[in-house]
Amino acid sequence: MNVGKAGYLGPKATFTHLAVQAVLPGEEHIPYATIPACIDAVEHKELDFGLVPLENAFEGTVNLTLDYLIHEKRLPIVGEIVTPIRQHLMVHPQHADQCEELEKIYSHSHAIAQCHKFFRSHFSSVPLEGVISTAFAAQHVQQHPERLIGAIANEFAAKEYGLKIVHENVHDYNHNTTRFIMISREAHDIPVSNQVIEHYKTTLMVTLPSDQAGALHQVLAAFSWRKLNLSKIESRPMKTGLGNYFFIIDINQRLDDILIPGAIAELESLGCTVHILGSYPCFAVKTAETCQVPQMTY
Ligand SMILES: O=C(O)C(=O)C[C@]1(C(=O)O)C=C[C@@H](O)C=C1
Repeated sequence: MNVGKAGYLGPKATFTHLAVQAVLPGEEHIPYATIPACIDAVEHKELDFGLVPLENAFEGTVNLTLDYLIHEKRLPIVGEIVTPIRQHLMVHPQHADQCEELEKIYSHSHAIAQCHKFFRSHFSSVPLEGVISTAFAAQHVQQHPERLIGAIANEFAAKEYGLKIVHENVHDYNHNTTRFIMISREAHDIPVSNQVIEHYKTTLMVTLPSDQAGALHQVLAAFSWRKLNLSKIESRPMKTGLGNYFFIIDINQRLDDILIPGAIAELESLGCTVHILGSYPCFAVKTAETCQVPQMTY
């Protein structure tokens, strides 16, 4: 089935690349240097779909993705993919036996945050530098063989950029997973045929009426008495002044004709503003390997 072009946060072999390969194999996958560039390309019709990271199990929301979708390009979420994440420390093969003397380690800030215990026990005095993605870090190490530097990235990045993994599975906890979202220009079913749909979600953005005691309690009650199961609620700054926030609410079901529209109408009658950011299928990709971290004592 031809779905057209799907963009991802690049370069080749990021976790986002692995996620797009898992759900849309055999299609054209195009790397973008940043998350906003990938989202813009969907809007400009260079792409049919864009895949971007939204949330990591340990480090929480990728704020750049959420804020850009909300404040800059309000494109609908049409799918969710959850994949296991295994982080490894890799170096240029020339330096494989000097890896304890690294001058700097590069990675995406979320990946660095997933490995803090490891850094504290093995590289406590080595500076860590955040870059645009894990694969960018790996590519940077490949391009600078003269420097004694390392990258935290996945095993496919090690292969792609000819690096040597010197410490495997350096993420601090088992069950490391990241949630990616697929965005498109219009809400529609995505042509994913090789994965089982685990469930559906509907994501709402809710702005509360200002200065009203108990407003959030009333919002939650509108979902609760309808037995609408929420899987996440998060506040993000409205960027209109200190203390102004809106709420992102994930409901664990598909947009229906009665319950969710009823809850939205109730919220609006309370003075809230509500936007539907998407109602979409969720896929859980299981890679060939499990995500087990050997039990280490730090
Ligand atoms: O840098 C990558 O490889 C990405 O795909 C981005 C990203 C993220 O933004 O969280 C995705 C998964 C991992 O949690 C680490 C980094």
